[in-house]
Amino acid sequence: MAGEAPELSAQERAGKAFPVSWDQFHRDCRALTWRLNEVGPFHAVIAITRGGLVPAAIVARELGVRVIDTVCIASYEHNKQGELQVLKGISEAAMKLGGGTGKGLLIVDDLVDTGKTGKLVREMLPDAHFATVYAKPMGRPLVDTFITEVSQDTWIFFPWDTALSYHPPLRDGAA
Ligand SMILES: O=P(O)(O)OC[C@H]1O[C@H](OP(=O)(O)OP(=O)(O)O)[C@H](O)[C@@H]1O
Ligand SMILES: O=c1[nH]c(=O)c2nc[nH]c2[nH]1
Ligand SMILES: [Mg+2]
Repeated sequence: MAGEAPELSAQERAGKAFPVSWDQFHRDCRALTWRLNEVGPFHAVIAITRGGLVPAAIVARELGVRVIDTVCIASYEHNKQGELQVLKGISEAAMKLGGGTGKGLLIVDDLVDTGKTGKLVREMLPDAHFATVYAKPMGRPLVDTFITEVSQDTWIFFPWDTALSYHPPLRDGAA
């Protein structure tokens, strides 16, 4: 509508970009596993989909954990956060392994931003260990183990969301 400022997406509000390659992501997941190896053993890994699926696979492989479950939560549509929707809860079998409270379970996600997603899963499994690869300051207090902190005004670009493309030279105004 004329005169109305367009609503900025979380990515536009973020301003800074932090692109992550597959190689970098794999290294960061391995570094995360080094830390988690000191905390475990874990009965099962719970991946927060979809972003948690890739780090969960790498972490579970490194830790030798073969039981993997998912909790399926959607909140961002591309880069705008809406209401959290739990599309699939934690399975009965995984709940049982964690004694009903998540003890001995490892929750994995790619990142915490505002912390809304992490908070919801923590409520489901209060005694589980929560690990993410990246953390922004608002969500950081919710996470037990992470590898890299980026500022709240940074948008992380994951390799599964991006593709190689032309980038103009700095002197032509590229960031
Ligand atoms: O700390 P928050 O502000 O809640 O944001 C973090 C969550 O947002 C992203 O998931 P998204 O909802 O985009 O779904 P996806 O994992 O399927 O991409 C990301 O993978 C985290 O799960
Ligand atoms: O790809 C993403 N990058 C981010 O920085 C982010 N924050 C919430 N959800 C996100 N998704
Ligand atoms: Mg996610």
